[in-house]
Amino acid sequence: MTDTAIPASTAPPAVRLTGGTAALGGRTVLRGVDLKVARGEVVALLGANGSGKSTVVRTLVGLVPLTGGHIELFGTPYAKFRDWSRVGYVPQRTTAAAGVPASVREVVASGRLTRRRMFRLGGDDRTAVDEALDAVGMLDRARDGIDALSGGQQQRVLIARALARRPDLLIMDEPMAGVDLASQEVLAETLHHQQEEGRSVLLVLHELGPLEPLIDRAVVLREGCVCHDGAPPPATGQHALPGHDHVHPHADDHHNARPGLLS
Ligand SMILES: Nc1ncnc2c1ncn2[C@@H]1O[C@H](COP(=O)(O)OP(=O)(O)OP(=O)(O)O)[C@@H](O)[C@H]1O
Repeated sequence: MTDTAIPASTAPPAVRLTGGTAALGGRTVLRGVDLKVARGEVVALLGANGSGKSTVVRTLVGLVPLTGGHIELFGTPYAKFRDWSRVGYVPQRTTAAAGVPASVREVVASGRLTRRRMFRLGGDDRTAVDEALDAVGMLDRARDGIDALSGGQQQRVLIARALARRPDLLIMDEPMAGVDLASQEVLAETLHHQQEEGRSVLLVLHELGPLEPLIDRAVVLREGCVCHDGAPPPATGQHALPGHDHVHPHADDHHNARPGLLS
């Protein structure tokens, strides 16, 4: 029996990070982080610039190795976890993908590819891609080149790429940064839908903002340590927390950004 058949209330959490430590460029950036995302739970990871939020999610998807502690995904120790089709990841936007000559559909379809099955997509894959494009309001742009889209639309395409896997766990790194209001609404709807379907979501956010009603729990990092794990902070978001010094480097991204599409 796969654990998808176990009732959500008794199933092991989608994510359990225990005592996670990590270093970048020779500097310790995570100092014993505990993080759990239960089945069907929407968890926000908050904290000031440089507190380690991105590093936490990057350890979960294998982009940064842990130097200590351990990770379980869906109850399976990380080293044994193979079921990556259950995990959708939307990376933080970067400017790295300038000139990627891909159509919207190709980018979203890449979310269906696995190491075992490269470049051979079947009918179910095409349906999943169409559903994901529809969910983010981009079905009518499927044939367009990625370069022709605004920053917010490109972000929607990245979200669709993750949704095309029909993931049980969706991890998004600052999906609201520098996107237009329409795209923010699409994102809120997407989250709501994931929640209704009983899927788990881990979101890195500057602040809760309009997503606040959808957040079940907030984990706040400070200098690589968890300083709060519980109810989402009040409406003023993490800006109200002691020690907050977040600046918003992405605020102008929608004017000139080229997201890191395939990073
Ligand atoms: N490639 C790297 N090499 C060395 N240090 C790095 C690297 N990437 C990040 N860091 C450092 O690691 C720390 C944690 O960075 P991280 O990106 O996880 O923080 P964050 O909370 O996501 O910040 P932001 O809100 O600015 O995205 C920071 O001090 C950052 O400067």
